[in-house]
Amino acid sequence: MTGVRRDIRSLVRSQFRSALPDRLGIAVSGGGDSMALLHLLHDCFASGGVELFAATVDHGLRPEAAAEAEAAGAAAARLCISHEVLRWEDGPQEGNLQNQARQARYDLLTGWARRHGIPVLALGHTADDQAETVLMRMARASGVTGLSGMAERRTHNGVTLLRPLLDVTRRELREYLESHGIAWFEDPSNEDSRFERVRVRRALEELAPLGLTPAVFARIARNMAKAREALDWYVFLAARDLAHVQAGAVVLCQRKFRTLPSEISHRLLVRAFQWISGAAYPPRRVPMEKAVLAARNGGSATLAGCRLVTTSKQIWICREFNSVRGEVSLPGQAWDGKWKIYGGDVKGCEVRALGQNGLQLCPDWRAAGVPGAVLQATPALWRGGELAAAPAAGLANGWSAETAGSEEEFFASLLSH
Ligand SMILES: Nc1ncnc2c1ncn2[C@@H]1O[C@H](COP(=O)(O)OP(=O)(O)OP(=O)(O)O)[C@@H](O)[C@H]1O
Repeated sequence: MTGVRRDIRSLVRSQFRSALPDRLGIAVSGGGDSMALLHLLHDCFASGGVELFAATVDHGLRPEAAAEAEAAGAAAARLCISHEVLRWEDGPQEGNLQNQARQARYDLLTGWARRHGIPVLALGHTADDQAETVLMRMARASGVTGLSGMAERRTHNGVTLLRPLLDVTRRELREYLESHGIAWFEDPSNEDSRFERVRVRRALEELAPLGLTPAVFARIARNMAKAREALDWYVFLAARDLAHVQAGAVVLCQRKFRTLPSEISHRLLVRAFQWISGAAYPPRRVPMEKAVLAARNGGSATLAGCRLVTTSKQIWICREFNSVRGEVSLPGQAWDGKWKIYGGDVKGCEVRALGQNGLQLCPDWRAAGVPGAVLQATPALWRGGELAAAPAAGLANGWSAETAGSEEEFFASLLSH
């Protein structure tokens, strides 16, 4: 990425391969990267085939933000691209402001895309952003997944987020903007050294003479992404060999689990926890490492709203009773997002977790071959304080319980991150 000037328009165009969406959204902050993105995508697609739309989020956090959003709109209008300003009406709560603003931004942008039937939204992250991300993750001793940086594409809220500039450096974009006479805003927070990203950006300038350029970091990220893909594949194969889904839990054969390479067993367990909890992010590393040890050594662990229990031959990952004890629904409705319980007379009944007390009222629960801790977090039918049915624990009384998440879904989830 040095010396010879590259044709970045062709580079951006090649990111779309042949699968072009009929409508493409562009997230334009008004900063240089996304202004270049707006113009490059216009260059690539104005001649037809793809209808372009742009949007800017005004977080309402800086006085200049409204003017910047307006200027981004004017730039889009000059290219005959329709543009909308999305306001963060709720504003921040207490806590990490940057994280909240980012979350709100992605929610607003994908909500806007969905309203307009836009399946793909382009973001202006560059090779420099990728380098900063990788370096920050190195500082946290991340593994293969962390070092693969930001994905070229991912799904959020049913919309594909695409980063067509991940191979293009900020300097190349600045040259493009200047040579085309395009104006942009500099975000003052880009110079604010209270932010880790800004300090990392400066450190990268120091590293460049050693050959550790943004382009090199971006290449490391791509290599790691390939390695991650391979690991995911082997996790999938391992799961097909030693895992099944029962009573809403993921069950692993302990003997086979112990023979897996530690990277594969770790990943498999992370995915099982994520699938059971429904969380977008994996559990924290230290408790997760303890859970892997417990799984190998026949112990137990509680984390991320889930529980890991072992029997003589199996490892079970299920919901933790405490995280579902407050869940109440009516028969026929979803319970804990994925169970449905239905059957006989629903009058005066509600669905709640079975719990320890309920389990004691199920004389045949052991016949199901499911550990008590797993059954405690399954749904039961209660009439007031009285247990009417607990289908997963062998007290059916004409009722059945089903989970929406099938075994095939669990296996598929292993390949979909
Ligand atoms: N206010 C905004 N309105 C619309 N799009 C934005 C806005 N801020 C950022 N973006 C989009 O996100 C891209 C990356 O910008 P920036 O690095 O500031 O965002 P980020 O979302 O904080 O990144 P990350 O996802 O790494 O946290 C921009 O190029 C642009 O496409």
